[in-house]
Amino acid sequence: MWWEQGLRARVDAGLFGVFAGMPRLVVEALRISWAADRLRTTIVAAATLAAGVMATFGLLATQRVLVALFAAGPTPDRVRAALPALALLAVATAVRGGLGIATGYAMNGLTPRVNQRAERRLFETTTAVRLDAFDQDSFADSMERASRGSDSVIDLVQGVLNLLAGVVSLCAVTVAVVVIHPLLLVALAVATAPNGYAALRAGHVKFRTYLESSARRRRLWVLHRLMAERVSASELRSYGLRGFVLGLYDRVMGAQTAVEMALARRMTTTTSLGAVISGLASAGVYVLLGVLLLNGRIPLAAAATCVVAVQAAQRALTQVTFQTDRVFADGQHFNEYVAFLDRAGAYLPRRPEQAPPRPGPLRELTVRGLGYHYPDRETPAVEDVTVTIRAGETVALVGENGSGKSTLAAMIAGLRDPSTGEILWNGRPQAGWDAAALGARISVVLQEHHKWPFTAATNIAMGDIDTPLDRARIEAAATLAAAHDMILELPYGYDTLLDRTFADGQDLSGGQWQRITAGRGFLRDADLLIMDEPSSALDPRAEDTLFQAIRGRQGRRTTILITHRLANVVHADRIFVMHQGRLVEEGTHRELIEAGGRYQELFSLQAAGYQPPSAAGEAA
Ligand SMILES: Nc1ncnc2c1ncn2[C@@H]1O[C@H](COP(=O)(O)OP(=O)(O)OP(=O)(O)O)[C@@H](O)[C@H]1O
Repeated sequence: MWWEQGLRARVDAGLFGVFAGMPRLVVEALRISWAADRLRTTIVAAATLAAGVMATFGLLATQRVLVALFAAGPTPDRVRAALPALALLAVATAVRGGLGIATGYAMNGLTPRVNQRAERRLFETTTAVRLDAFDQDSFADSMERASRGSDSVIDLVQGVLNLLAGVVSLCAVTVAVVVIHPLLLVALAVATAPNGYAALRAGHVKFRTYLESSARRRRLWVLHRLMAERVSASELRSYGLRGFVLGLYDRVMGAQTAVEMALARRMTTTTSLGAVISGLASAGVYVLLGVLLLNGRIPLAAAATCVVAVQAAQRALTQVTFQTDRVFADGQHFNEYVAFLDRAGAYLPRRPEQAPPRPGPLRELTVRGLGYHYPDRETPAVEDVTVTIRAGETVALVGENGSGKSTLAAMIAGLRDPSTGEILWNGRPQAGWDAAALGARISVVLQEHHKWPFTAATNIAMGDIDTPLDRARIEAAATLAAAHDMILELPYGYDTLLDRTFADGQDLSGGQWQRITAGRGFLRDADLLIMDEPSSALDPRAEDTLFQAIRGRQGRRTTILITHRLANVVHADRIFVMHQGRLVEEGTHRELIEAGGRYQELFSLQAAGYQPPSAAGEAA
């Protein structure tokens, strides 16, 4: 899949291949941190690096203390000689402690800011990408990993700084060890390398497994929700799905557990092997130290310094490897975040170079040779549709399920870009107009409306969210959709929260939700109102009110109505019949009935359902 491009490459990338991409990621993470909070980023960076320098001072001071203490001469003299270095050691330790506190303090403030910035950027993108991005199955998997990656920004920043601090102290101990004997450094490196490599290798394997398990993790998440959320609770019980869903959970979770156990085994083997080799090599270092001491290559007086230096060097090397491993792991997660934003960028609406003009009131809407092809579908959902709709007309789109009505409406609403053909608003292609201004002239009521967990008033106000909330307008719109009285009966009227999962929240019936959604569509008295199945759940009285409101627009504003209740399209100025993505009939109700085609057939079928049984029999 398009979204998966690069995933395989990332799974297959070797350890060093992954490292090659790290500098770019580190710069990007630092940039986010810097933009989130300059002061705290500076404090964290300066304090972490300074702590590394202080650790170095501390080590050098310790060495000097030991050298002074192990020197020849009377004890009081040796202690006196060691005092300046001891003082330096005390200062370095105190300063290091202070820097640690400063880092912690700044980090506490920086972390939530960076997290918020990284996460907001993610949602700025997901709320802007075109709808077809969501048709890519791997979009959701990529998004899940990107979301995890957005939490890694701060860890990556901290890891990189700690790594740099570790490198600073490593340089100091390197000098200290080399001064004692260069061979010791080589031996130390040999002792640390296997452990470090094993840790990196294990981290790499872990991340590969993480990448490969994306779809399974998301499947589990879906099952978690199905088993624990309110929306699915009724059906789960009414169909007796408990055992079925738990069985699915066991299967998916079983597979995931098996993968994780195999991973744990591999990781334990790798790290244990590394630890054993490193342990043996460490023992070798001490043997080498002993040999050097016995051979007189290292003065006896400096023996303790030697042990301290070797241990410090080992600590520094371990810290550097640990931090490298951490940077490596966080970098890979952050890479998912960056990669997602990169790829999602291709789905962002194209910004024209020059600000396009704002459209005037609708005079004429022309659909020319319009087609739409969903990815992975063999046949197009809409094919070669050409119609012209004049301002003030009410037109109806009818046709059997899956005939392409909603897809056509989504293109006219600007929600989907046509695969072929174009849509002209007053003679100019839609893309040639200012998108926001054009959107403000169109109001859409979707077939699959979402139950927004806001108050009833906000649910309707969302139809014109950029305008300050005006209760009178909201009530007028609700009245048009037969929602006003029903809302007044709610415990808090328009201020009732429509989410049962919160205290004082309420839920509505399907038809009540549909009235609220239709009210949202009426709020703006838009030039073009597109209503996709607005009455499928309405009772006859509410349906009548709604269609009176739609008829009230006729001759004044343009309306595109999609419905299967053909009695409601009788008054439409024109009816377009769709079949398998194509426009197959067009005309008024009377013309289409007279033509005796598909519309007439569907209409008669439905009308027969309203006849009393005897009359229906006679008609047959
Ligand atoms: N997101 C999608 N991805 C792939 N195929 C889709 C998608 N949405 C719709 N389709 C397919 O496109 C075709 C047209 O669907 P559309 O929703 O436009 O039909 P419709 O006429 O509105 O149907 P209905 O009367 O059931 O609402 C159908 O075959 C449908 O399966």
